Amino acid sequence: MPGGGGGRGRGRGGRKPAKSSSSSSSSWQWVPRASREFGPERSLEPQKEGPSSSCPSVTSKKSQMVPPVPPKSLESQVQPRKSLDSPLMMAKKVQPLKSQDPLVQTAASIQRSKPLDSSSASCGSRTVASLDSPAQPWKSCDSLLMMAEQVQPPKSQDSLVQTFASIQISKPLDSSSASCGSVTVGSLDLPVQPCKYLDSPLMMAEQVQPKKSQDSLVEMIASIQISRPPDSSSASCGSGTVGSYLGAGLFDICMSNSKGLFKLNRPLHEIKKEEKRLRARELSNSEAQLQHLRPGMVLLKSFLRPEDQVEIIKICRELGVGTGGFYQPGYRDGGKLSLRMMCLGKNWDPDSGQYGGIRPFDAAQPPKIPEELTKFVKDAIDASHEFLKQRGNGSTTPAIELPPMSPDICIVNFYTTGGKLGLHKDKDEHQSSLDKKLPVVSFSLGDTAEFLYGDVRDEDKASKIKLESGDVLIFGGQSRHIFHGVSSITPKSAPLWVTDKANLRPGRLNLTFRQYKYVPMG
Ligand SMILES: O=C(O)CCC(=O)C(=O)O
Ligand SMILES: [Fe+2]
Repeated sequence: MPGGGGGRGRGRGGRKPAKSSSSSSSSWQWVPRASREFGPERSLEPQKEGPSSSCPSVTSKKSQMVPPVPPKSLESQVQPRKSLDSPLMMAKKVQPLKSQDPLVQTAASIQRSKPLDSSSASCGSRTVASLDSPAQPWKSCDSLLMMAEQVQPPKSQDSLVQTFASIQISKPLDSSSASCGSVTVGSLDLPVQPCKYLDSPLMMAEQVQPKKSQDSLVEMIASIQISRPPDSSSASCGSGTVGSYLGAGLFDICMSNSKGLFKLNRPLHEIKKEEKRLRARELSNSEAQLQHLRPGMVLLKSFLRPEDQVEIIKICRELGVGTGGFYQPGYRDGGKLSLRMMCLGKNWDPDSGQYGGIRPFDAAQPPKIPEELTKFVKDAIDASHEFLKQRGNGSTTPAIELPPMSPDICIVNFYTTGGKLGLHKDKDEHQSSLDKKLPVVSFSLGDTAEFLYGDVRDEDKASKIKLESGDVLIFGGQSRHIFHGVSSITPKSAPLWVTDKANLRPGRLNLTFRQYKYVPMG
């Protein structure tokens, strides 16, 4: 965005593209390890779920080199690649075991025999109409809201808000969780809720008014009042309307424990439709390619494996709800920013267009880039170099076309389905980094984006590409200073492993890694 490591290490081998002898095509086939792991021979047994977390952790295994792909037509080589669970399995998982009718009851009938406990996730038993379901762990009050929404689809938004307001949490805040105080949504005064368990007021607003347009949502966000000021030591719950910041409440990019009821409530024809769509997506994802878009610009299609994507989302989710996590920036260059943002390594301030050690509006220090993420970036750069080497037949030096880069800063954007980002240049990194044209490495996860790029700030003249979940885009060297932006997000285009495994909210997660300052080697 700028007009502009530390952490938890885990072994993960490098990923190299398969060889191709052709040098004439602009696209090039590489075979991800996933093609083996999720190949057609894999059984359709359901995957074992991780712990009850809604963003399950995934055990990363060593990547493997794969044998060279015979150089037929570069475009025609399709490598089978399967999602974590086949659409069929997923569809099976979401099939209701019992008639849905008894579930379509008022949220008022949801009984909670045990108060929320800050450490455990048990909600005790709950009675849903005549069904007595066993105790289910649910971590957040959001689940209650979700249930209210899900079991009462025809209800008006107003009555949903009322339903939510009537849900009482019996246990008061404990000292370790941050309080949001009372929250006023419209004319309703909602009871004090522990931030830890509640989604931010922003998310509450989204959830109780899902049909609102993005613009009116932003207006609504601005109108949400939070009575308690932010506490600098805990995750911020305050309104944070300083400068152009619209909100700094906690923002959870994942849906909390939404599985069960949310899916049970879907009609069969919708499930079948989704299954069809996902089959098509699986097929298209089987085509993993590297594309040379222009000098210094490489697109690595489906570079991030499904389990990589789940892991990245989980990492971003955790960082995003912590100190220095997601917030809603207001404006940039006078244009409204329709996204949530979080910075890693250094804070990039949309108001001043500068990087700094802390975020001006709440003094939060950005978390460092976790090592797992750095590793993915390095793998992507290595794969690009290998690709350029193969493609250039020795005539070009990959490291000159695309200078190597060691990321120490990252901007994480979450776009809701109405999100966009105007054409801009990333030009706020240190001058030495810009002079060396160290690349920007961009990860796309979730819903597909239409990405624009070009030499001038003109949408009509810009080239357009689709960035899908798992794609990595790199622009450095001669392309480092291109104008680029996101014109639209395609709703419901995210693959199943993102929506059902990682529980990412509808929308798109994007990470752009950079190296702030050039450091000469040796
Ligand atoms: O979301 C994207 O693909 C682009 C993001 C971007 O350009 C930025 O954060 O600077
Ligand atoms: Fe950018």
